[in-house]
Amino acid sequence: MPAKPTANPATPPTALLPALEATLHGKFTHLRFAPPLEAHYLTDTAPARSRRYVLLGLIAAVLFNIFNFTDQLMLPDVYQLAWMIRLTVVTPLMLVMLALGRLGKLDPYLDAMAMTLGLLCCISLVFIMNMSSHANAIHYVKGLMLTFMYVSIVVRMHFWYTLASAILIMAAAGPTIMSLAGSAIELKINSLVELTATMVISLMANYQMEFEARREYLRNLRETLRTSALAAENAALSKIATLDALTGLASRRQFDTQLQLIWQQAEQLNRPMSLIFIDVDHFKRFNDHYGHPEGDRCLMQIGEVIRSSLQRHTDLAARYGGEEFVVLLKECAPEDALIVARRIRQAMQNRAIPHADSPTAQIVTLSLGIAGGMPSEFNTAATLIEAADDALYQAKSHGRNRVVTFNKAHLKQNITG
Ligand SMILES: Nc1nc2c(ncn2[C@@H]2O[C@H](COP(=O)(O)OP(=O)(O)OP(=O)(O)O)[C@@H](O)[C@H]2O)c(=O)[nH]1
Repeated sequence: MPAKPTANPATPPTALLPALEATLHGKFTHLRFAPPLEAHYLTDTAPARSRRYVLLGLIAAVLFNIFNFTDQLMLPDVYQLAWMIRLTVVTPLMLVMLALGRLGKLDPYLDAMAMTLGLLCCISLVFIMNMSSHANAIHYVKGLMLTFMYVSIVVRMHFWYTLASAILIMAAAGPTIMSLAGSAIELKINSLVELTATMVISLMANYQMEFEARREYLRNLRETLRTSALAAENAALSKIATLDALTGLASRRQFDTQLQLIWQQAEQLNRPMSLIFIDVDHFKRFNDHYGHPEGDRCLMQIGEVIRSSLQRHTDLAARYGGEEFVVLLKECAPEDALIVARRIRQAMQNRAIPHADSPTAQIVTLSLGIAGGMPSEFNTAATLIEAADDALYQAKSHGRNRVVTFNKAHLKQNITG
């Protein structure tokens, strides 16, 4: 089963995708990707390879020792030596390496570990053949074939390690086979050809399997990276939809959504809520006097002033449109909203942004209208908005730079400076 690729946070998807596409469309016949992709591949596949190598190593140790039962029958001259090599040298070494592999100590060297285990088995068989002068010794070449098939097709060691193993086994086994005392020359040559053919066939299978596994990995990784890039794009888009680009406050759309939610909660729990509508005084004159870009900078500062005047994390400040802002206060009675509104107006005074053309003051000032209470007092959220807007209108018409709270009677407003 191909390894499950991850979108490694150390390598951002955007950085990896071009190399990945190029590799998929090009060739990787040498079974190696470009460095960052190769590192990703090795890291992603290491845990599964480690588990597989250790499990298959244990099975190999058992299979290797089954031949203890046939050593005595096949090689009566050296069977005790064979037992000693199998039981006191090869098997303990295999178990030690597999234990280290299981503990993760050999993770960077998994293929070197698998290659060493395979070579241990093969070299021990070559040694036993070498020590025997019995005619059956030549049959131990089958042990070499089986071992090589096991590491290349079952364990699926990386191709280059498999190829290196083949060369080393041939270098050790070739001279030994040819020097076996008890076998006819045609048998020796045939055994060498059989061993070579087995290795070539196994290497071909090993190469194809690794090629397919790598291609499958790249395809899966491409899907994973595309999905995470898409998720990042969606997150950025939803940020754009929920935030006002100029001030960084919530957008009008976000305000509308939150208003409905908070209204419903307040209705269900019979809890109060409040709205503060805020409008910049004589902002047209500000723009005309200082220019539109300076007007934008002024709106950004007003956004900061409003944001820094709010103390509860449930308070939501939004840009309602143009030079109009709104604050949505959950679980807040109008008396408490009045405290917040006064704090905003005062913070704006303290910021003292010059407004040379304002008939109200020589600095930028705000008019604020509050409406709040139990939802049952307003019937709908739209009525609550109308009430806050009405209070703001009153603040404007009573001279600006002030806070007005809408009164339920709709006629009696509480007007404060
Ligand atoms: N710089 C800038 N100006 C804006 C923006 N949005 C709205 N405005 C300006 O804000 C001004 C609002 O003007 P009015 O609605 O007449 O209100 P006002 O001049 O503030 O007068 P009062 O509200 O009655 O005190 C207009 O000139 C708009 O062009 C913006 O994003 N940037």
